[in-house]
Amino acid sequence: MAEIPDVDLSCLGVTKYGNFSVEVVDPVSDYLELLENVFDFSLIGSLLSRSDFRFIFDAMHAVTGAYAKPIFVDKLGASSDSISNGVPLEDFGHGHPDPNLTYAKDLVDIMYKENGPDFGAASDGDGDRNMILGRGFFVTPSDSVAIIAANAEEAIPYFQGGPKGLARSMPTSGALDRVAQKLNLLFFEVPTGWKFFGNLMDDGKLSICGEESFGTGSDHIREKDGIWAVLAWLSIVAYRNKDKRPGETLVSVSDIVKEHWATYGRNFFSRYDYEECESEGANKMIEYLRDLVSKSKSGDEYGSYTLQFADDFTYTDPVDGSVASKQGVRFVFSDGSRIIFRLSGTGSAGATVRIYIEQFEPDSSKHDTDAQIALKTINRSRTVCIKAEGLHWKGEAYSYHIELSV
Ligand SMILES: O=P(O)(O)OC[C@H]1O[C@H](O)[C@H](O)[C@@H](O)[C@@H]1O
Repeated sequence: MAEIPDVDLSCLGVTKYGNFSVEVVDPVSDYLELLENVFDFSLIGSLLSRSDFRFIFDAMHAVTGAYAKPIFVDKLGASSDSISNGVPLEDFGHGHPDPNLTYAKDLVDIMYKENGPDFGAASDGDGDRNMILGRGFFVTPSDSVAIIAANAEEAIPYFQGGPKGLARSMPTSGALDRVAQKLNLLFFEVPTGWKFFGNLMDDGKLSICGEESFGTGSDHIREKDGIWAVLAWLSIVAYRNKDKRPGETLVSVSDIVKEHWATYGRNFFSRYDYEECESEGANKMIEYLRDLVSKSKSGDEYGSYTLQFADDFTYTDPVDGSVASKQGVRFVFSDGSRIIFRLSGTGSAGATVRIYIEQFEPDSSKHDTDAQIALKTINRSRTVCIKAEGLHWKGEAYSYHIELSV
């Protein structure tokens, strides 16, 4: 261990201590340079400098605070008051820097006001995840990656000639699958965990990917990247409005999402989390489901749903042939609807059980339905009710909670 004085982190450059040297770098400038090669900054700038477009980015007092002002304000011309919680703080300003409807509630409240901004976004503690909002409108992460992919070629110079391939984690909704199908692109469904995307990117098979857990990214850095996702969305909105003169009504985030649903259909999606469960009960539940899978066959009736197949997801990496098994129990129905059960790999106490419910709806007259209402029927199906026996949370039977939701 070298004995050296404290390094002044505000001074860029190399300082030598005997034969030991410390270099303080500016991470923003390298990153900005990379982004300028990915996006059309003058297109995004033309949107952010419009007086009829209001933008807000909530850095949640986390790491993207250091990037937000140089990128959105200094480079792209957003107004300086468009960055909220932009100073990174050790305790995140007593908040929990998780960009979702629960923890980014201040932003959500602003965006759902009658005269709220046109575009809102937030990023997490280490800047790799993101949430995108329009006025009074939440874009689900599963829809977000699908819409970025569908618009990438025309709105983002990096994807000129089209993305190489698309991928999502297994529980993420099938919205992206439909884009890959329509655009005739390579498509991969991988287990939850970003590392599975990396192999595909290194092998030139994948450009754009995302997860329902608010991670979206591309092979520009082969990681999930919150600021990249916000710029991707701004590019799409800017592209759609590039010919709009002052005074003309702009194409909004919700217009873009609804048009996407009209073209591809809507995948209603919801995730239910059961945290701090006793591991034994959670494991018993998964065992029970595996047993149910082994007895299931195509054509089985689940309420009004017909089973296409049930399995415990196994992934064989097409690059190195490695196999990841037991990645989540899936019940996939003939209309594309799915019920998925898996144990989280990130819970800190006991087991976290996640249940993902998805219902595909091609009929655009039904696309404005509230997701919880649209998912009611599939929630009621036999699969969900069985399941929770033996699952306890802090001593209380979880089956009770699940039965309530059916
Ligand atoms: O659903 P979990 O196992 O808790 O994982 C949620 C997320 O955790 C991490 O952020 C991983 O990088 C993601 O790939 C994953 O989606």
